[in-house]
Amino acid sequence: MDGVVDHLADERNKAQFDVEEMKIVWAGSRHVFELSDRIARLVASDPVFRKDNRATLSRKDLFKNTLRKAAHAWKRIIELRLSEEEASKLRFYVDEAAFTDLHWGMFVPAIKGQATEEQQQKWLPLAYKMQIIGCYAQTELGHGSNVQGLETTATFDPQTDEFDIHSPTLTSSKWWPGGLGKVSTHAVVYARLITDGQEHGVHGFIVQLRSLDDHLPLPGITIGDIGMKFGNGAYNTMDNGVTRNGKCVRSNVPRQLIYGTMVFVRQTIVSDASCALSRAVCIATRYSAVRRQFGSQNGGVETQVIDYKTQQNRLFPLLAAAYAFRFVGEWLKWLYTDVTQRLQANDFSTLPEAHACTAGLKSLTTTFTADAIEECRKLCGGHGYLCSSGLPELFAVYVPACTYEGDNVVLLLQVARFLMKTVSQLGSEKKPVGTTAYMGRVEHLMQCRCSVQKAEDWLNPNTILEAFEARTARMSVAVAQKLAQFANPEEGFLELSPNLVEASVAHCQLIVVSKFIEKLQQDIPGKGVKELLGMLCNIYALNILHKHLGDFLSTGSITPKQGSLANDQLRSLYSQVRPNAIALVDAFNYTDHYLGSVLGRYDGNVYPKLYEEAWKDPLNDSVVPDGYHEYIRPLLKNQLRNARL
Ligand SMILES: CCCCCCCCCC/C=C\CCCCCCCCCC(=O)SCCNC(=O)CCNC(=O)[C@H](O)C(C)(C)COP(=O)(O)OP(=O)(O)OC[C@H]1O[C@@H](n2cnc3c(N)ncnc32)[C@H](O)[C@@H]1OP(=O)(O)O
Ligand SMILES: Cc1cc2nc3c(=O)[nH]c(=O)nc-3n(C[C@H](O)[C@H](O)[C@H](O)COP(=O)(O)OP(=O)(O)OC[C@H]3O[C@@H](n4cnc5c(N)ncnc54)[C@H](O)[C@@H]3O)c2cc1C
Repeated sequence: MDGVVDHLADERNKAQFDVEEMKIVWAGSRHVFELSDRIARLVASDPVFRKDNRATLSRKDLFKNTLRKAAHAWKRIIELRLSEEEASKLRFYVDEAAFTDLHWGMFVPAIKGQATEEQQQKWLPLAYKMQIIGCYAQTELGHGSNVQGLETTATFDPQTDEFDIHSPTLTSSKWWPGGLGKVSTHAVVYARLITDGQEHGVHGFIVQLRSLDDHLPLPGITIGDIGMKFGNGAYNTMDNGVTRNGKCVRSNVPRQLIYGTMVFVRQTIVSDASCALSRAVCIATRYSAVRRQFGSQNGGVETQVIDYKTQQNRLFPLLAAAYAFRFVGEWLKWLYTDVTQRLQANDFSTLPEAHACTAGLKSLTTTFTADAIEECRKLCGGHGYLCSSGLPELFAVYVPACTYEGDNVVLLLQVARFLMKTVSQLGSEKKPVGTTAYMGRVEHLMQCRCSVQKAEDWLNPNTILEAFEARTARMSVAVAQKLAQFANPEEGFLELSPNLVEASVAHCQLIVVSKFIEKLQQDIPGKGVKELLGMLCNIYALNILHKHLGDFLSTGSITPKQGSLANDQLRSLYSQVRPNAIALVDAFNYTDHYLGSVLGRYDGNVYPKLYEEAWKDPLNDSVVPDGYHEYIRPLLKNQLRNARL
């Protein structure tokens, strides 16, 4: 900020906590903070990684530019001998969806998780050096959610010792895989295994798609891009493919491990939600402090829009959720590491919980984040609709997260199956553990009464936790009782699916709240840091309570009076967070390059920069627009003639 006026300096001076320490908490450790900071600056200072022109590039130019960036990123990774952690941060700050995401994020993990030792030795060295580029080809035109419904077959031919991979119908064409359309040379293709005329379910097969010499598809393979997607620029940097194909090499692993790649990716998507959410919140918070409307007294300055209680009521719960998702993401990473170690020792016991947690939290955090980005756009008024605000593109890139890697409703129904199984086993030998341990106290939770008598009582974490546990336990038991009335359980499950989804959401919200509370029990250094996090935790929980008041009241977990007191407490928390709002988003430590937003600039110098940006639009290359002589001038002349008549 040397020599630059900081329009947000007054806001920064108001902070009541140590921002530098909060940056460490947000990053996860001092090591990660320093590494991220270094790589973010490296990316921001490299002209190849410029991204402010994405909205105006044609699809072909956009795609070619992405190829250029990916190649340049790889070159820098090799030249600078970056570690895996550094390379992954570099990808994060480059901030452009590309085929490399699927290569590193799904193809490599699928081979690591599902291939035999021999196959790993063959394929991984090639993939690590990017001598082959891979994608994850599961979804077909006709089936995505229903993996067991995939039609592509892999028939073993003992004569040639080969598998014949066949897409017999239009609907069995692989459709959507990222990177497949134009780049990938190889794919992990999911197909129904057939040997000796017998079917053995869906398995993954490594298939070569394109020649490594001239990039042409191999014989028998038809391949291309599926077409433009939502939003200009946005996810259109990615080629999503369609293919119908040929022959391959096999793998043969237990079904649970085939699912392992999805568990891994869903876990990364939860961490990613806190990044996208914090980015939108950073933009909306800084702009809300810069923007003034109404309230001028005696010719004085107008009110900063961030001081309106309605603005705080919409914005601060999103800020709180960004921190909440950060911490639940950290915990989920730990859970995933733990389950992976167990699987390696052939212990499958914690896989159902890991599946339920990754599926449920992927659903909860992505739905919330997509809605929140749109809310942040509205919080920025008209300027939020400009591409230069960074919010339209962020929304367009982010929103498919609600669908890919499992449709969010389909995933909540998986959580519901897990919850119903847990309820059905209550009272048996099998005690609920981990995230369902609270069900072990179901008798107490079914009849306990919330003790809140005044607004401040809602600041007690045990009070919050018990209200959330009672709500979830009561909703789960109620729907389980209804299910028991159906002669056919599967029919009952379909009929009651809306209630089941609501119980799953309640369970997932409870997980997020409880992990935030657990985080606060750790030693957190830095003046005021823990206090501010405590406020955010309370805002996150009480805002959910307010938004889902119907659940809490109808289950009798709290009274209407207690609901109203929670709201009073929320308002008071907003006032306490207000002076810290800018510092809380500064703690994300985002560079202006990464934010990609005129409204979210660190220095708050919004208006001159908005004006400058507007002049950069290609429409402003000429004063008189192309088309004037063909379309405007004749129109005006006609009007002139009409006017004379
Ligand atoms: C430049 C260089 C840079 C270098 C560094 C770069 C680093 C970059 C890193 C990038 C990192 C990450 C980026 C990642 C990119 C993300 C982009 C995302 C792209 C999106 C990809 C996709 O979308 S792939 C396709 C995904 N598809 C789905 O998710 C399909 C959804 N459907 C399902 O998952 C399932 O079919 C189902 C869950 C719906 C189950 O259906 P069903 O009811 O039919 O059940 P089943 O019979 O199948 O299941 C029976 C039992 O199995 C249990 N089950 C189900 N799923 C799982 C699971 N995943 N894990 C464990 N167990 C599972 C189920 O519960 C049943 O159990 P029981 O009840 O006990 O029998
Ligand atoms: C940007 C993007 C990238 C992708 N990348 C890849 C990739 O790299 N590789 C890959 O293999 N795939 C990829 N996909 C595909 C993606 O995984 C699927 O689209 C996703 O799993 C959803 O499946 P679907 O499209 O079949 O939705 P559908 O299942 O057809 O969903 C349609 C509607 O039906 C509802 N529905 C479906 N089943 C049920 C049910 N049992 N109960 C109640 N409601 C139900 C859903 O909630 C939804 O509202 C990608 C998709 C997108 C958008």
